[in-house]
Amino acid sequence: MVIGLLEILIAFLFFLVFQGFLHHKKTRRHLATNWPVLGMLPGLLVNLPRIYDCITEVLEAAGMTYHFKGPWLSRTDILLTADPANIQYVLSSNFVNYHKGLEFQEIFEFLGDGIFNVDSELWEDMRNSSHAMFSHQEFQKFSVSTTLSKLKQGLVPILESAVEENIIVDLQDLFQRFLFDTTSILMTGYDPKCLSIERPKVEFGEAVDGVADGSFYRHAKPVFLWKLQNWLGVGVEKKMTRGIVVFDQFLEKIISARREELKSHRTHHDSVGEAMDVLTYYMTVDTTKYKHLKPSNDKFLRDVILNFLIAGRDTVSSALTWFFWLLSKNPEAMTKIRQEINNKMPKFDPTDLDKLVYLRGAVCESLRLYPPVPFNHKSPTKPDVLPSGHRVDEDMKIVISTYAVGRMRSVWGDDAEDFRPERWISDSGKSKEESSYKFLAFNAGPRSCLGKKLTFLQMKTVAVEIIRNYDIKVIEGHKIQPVPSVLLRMQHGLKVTVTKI
Ligand code: HEM
Repeated sequence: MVIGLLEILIAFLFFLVFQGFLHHKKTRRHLATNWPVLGMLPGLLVNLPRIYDCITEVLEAAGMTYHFKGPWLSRTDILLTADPANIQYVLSSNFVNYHKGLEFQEIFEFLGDGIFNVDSELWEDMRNSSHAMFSHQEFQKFSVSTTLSKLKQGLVPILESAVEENIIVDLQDLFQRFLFDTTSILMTGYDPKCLSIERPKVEFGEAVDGVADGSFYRHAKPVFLWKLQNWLGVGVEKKMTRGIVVFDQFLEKIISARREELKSHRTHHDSVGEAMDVLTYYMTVDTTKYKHLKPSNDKFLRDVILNFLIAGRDTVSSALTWFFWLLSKNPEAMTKIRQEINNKMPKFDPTDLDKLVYLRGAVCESLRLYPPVPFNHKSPTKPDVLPSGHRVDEDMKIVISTYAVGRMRSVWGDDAEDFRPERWISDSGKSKEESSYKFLAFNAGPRSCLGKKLTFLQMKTVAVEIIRNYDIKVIEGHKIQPVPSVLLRMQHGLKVTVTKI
């Protein structure tokens, strides 16, 4: 009887809240309205299809920092910010106080103890060891040769067949396959060969989408709720569990095969000449130098490699997809890039890529407007006050909206929403840098991205090949919508037709 009355009371409360809610006029206000019991959750749910823009509008109106209140007692309060002063403070000046923290590690449990998920000494060892690996000349040569051969032997034949057969292709899908193959070769020495005319089902890709979406929802759901859903195996939590199984199976096979090879001294290193993949590097890493790394532990290797696979596959493919969509909407920029390529790089030579100043501007502009990692999550270890005056404590999540930072008029000027590669070119025609606290796509401070150089190499190489040879047209009426997730991908892909120039 008591439970029955309680249910009626709760139902009535929900009814009142939603009645009031439905009569609220401005979308921006919906997110900002703090309802009894439910906090700002209803606004978040209603605005999910346009969550990135909605957060941008709220932050612009609120002076770039906003306290999002979750349902009562749910511990889902979030301090949202897009203020470069706060960002510099959290990511750099007071870095020691802002960890990933235990909550982050729970939300992103699939990453295990990989570089994205750990703090302190383990992170330092991972950071220093992977920095040494990525900046090694041999690894850089290996990156160029792998990217070029996948481009010529994988991507180009598919584009050619799309031209010949006059069929629609999904560029997002092609870029994901391209980046999965290349990243897997660089990280593990194994080529999954999913970039082929047959386009086989890619379980790994589906698994990444599932865990990325699940992690997004875990930020806003009360912990007990997502844990219950996970235990019951329902909804997006089912995909979280499934994703972990797929990652484990994929990497287990690769790791054990490589161990066998190393045992019999037939290392990948020997078989591809000077090339050296990241897995081999970590299996033989110097533990006197990096005391917290465990090369003989398969779980350790699984975590390291999985983090790098996701870092390389899903970011660059997302960046390329948004880049080509933006160019399809800005044909004059496309023409300028084509002219620049024809004038400055009549024959492809990776050492000439730096000459393509306008192309670099277009890539930066696309990463500013559509950063593949749209949010960054931090937890304070001690209470603190941010430069904007907002107080934070240990129970709070700080979420930096990288998507919003790139669109703040107070940061980028009144044309912040426009795609303008010229923004990145100085008066003397040279490439212009911007502060990493406002151009945040690659993160900033001690945890800034280690793959930035590789990203520009891959994006510019693919862009040159495609723009020089093909005309890409997005099919009429194709709906472009970003998925609410921790990785920015298009809900319906990017369907295009391809013609030869
Ligand atoms: C468009 C391409 C890319 C973007 C937008 C991007 C963005 C980011 C961001 C936002 C972070 C910070 C993540 C966090 O702290 O939670 C990060 C870190 C990192 N990125 Fe990238 N990334 C890209 C490509 C790559 C590539 C190709 C690699 C190499 C395979 C890579 C390797 C890393 C690593 C190792 C870190 C961890 C740094 C640390 O925690 O110390 N990234 N990246």
